[in-house]
Amino acid sequence: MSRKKAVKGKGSSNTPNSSPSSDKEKGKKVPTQSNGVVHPSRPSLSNSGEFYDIAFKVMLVGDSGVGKTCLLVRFKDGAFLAGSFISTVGIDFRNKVLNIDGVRVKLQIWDTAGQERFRSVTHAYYRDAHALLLLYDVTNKASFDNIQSVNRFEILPK
Ligand SMILES: Nc1nc2c(ncn2[C@@H]2O[C@H](COP(=O)(O)OP(=O)(O)OP(=O)(O)O)[C@@H](O)[C@H]2O)c(=O)[nH]1
Repeated sequence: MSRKKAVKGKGSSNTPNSSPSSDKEKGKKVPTQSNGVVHPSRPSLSNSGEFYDIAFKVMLVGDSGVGKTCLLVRFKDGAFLAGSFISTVGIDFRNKVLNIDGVRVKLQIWDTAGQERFRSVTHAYYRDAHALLLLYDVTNKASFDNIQSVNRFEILPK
């Protein structure tokens, strides 16, 4: 069975309009704290049909082939994507709702393409993220060294 990463960037898992900004576009009032965390006064419904109380945007960042997609699929679905490696095109995301101490936390996890040619696209998504996971391959020192290219100047507004 082949993996279908080629459709990434076109909302393969959920539609992109489930991004936090889309609620504003629809005119829905979503209270936002000063740190940007979406925290509805009553539960909201995610695209997957699950209610959540609070939402965070998380980015997976790192060189191509370090395992970003595999980590996300493992976390979301509990499966490991073995076999042929098909590089991510652009960017994709998946939602997962966790129950933490009675609070339903929606993690919107963005899987970025590690290839250099997509860098300008993926960097545009960093700014309103609540967390960046910097990934590297423990068998590839260069992938660790390259993490330094994700510096605060790319994340903070200019
Ligand atoms: N041995 C081993 N292989 C892994 C692991 N994680 C991922 N792989 C393999 O590494 C290759 C690349 O994994 P991906 O998750 O597609 O890498 P990626 O970082 O998303 O790559 P891009 O989409 O190009 O940015 C695949 O062939 C995986 O099967 C791991 O923990 N151990």
